[in-house]
Amino acid sequence: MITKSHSKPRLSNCQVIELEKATEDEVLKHIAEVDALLLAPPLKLTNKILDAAGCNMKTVATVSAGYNHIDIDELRKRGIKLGNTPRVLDAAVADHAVMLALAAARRLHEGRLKIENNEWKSDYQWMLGQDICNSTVGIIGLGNIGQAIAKRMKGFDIKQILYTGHREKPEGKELGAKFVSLDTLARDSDFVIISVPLTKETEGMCNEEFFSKMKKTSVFVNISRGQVVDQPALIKALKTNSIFAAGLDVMTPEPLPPDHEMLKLPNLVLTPHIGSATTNTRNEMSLLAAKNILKGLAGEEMIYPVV
Ligand SMILES: O=C(O)C(=O)CO
Repeated sequence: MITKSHSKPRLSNCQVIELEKATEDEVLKHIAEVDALLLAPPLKLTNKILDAAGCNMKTVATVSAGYNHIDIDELRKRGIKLGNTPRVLDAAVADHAVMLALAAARRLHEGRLKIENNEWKSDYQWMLGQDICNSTVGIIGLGNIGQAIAKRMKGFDIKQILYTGHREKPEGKELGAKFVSLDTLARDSDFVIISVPLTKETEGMCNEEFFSKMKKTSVFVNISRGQVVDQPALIKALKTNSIFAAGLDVMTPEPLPPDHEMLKLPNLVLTPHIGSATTNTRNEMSLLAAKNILKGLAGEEMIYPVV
């Protein structure tokens, strides 16, 4: 939370209140009369927070590319500007997606469990995984992160990249990727990778019908938001081996309770929403969010404006 100085705002001449815990209660205790708020998911920017902030607060920056934790219509109504931090995280998140694809295809989690449980078999037909080489990779959402994933996957001598989304994109052509329907992508891909933002349209997009179309040998990866997936349907597909494996960096709920049934699935690789969590990327994101705040306070266009 930032209170503006009278001269051109710089972080050094603003008063910055840093919260120990990013909870709604903690924010409510300190938000009255601040000029700007810098937040990160999963903290939701609720109407309660906006009401408590009062009319001074006209600038918000989120340290994230996604902004589904913020009601942008409400911000528009209140005349509040919002900036986010895309692009600087594309490489880190795309790397993470590739890691999950490889880890799930090559049974990383299951292999580790076999060692721990003293179930290591010296049989050359044991623990066989899936190849990326010669595979068809389906990307749902060919935005900046989706394109970064496509570039990386092409380095694995794959057969083809398919993608789906609102519309065919020139970037798809440049990558040699083929625009297809969601159904075709589910049916024909050996790897399905989700990189769409969470919207009303994408919520629950990967449902029972979607998983039923995927091949038994296919791998499913999600680095976007958990709510894009009908999670019980994914769990069923993994339990019944109607798909081969999955790698998830995002899930519902977050944090996932340690006794959740997903943690008992050997063919599921899980990471705790750390796609962009490298030192450099998080530094870049923080810097960008701070710059968005200063631009907003100065009445200038933010570097990455959302509203
Ligand atoms: O920035 C975001 O929205 C992320 O979820 C990064 O992993």
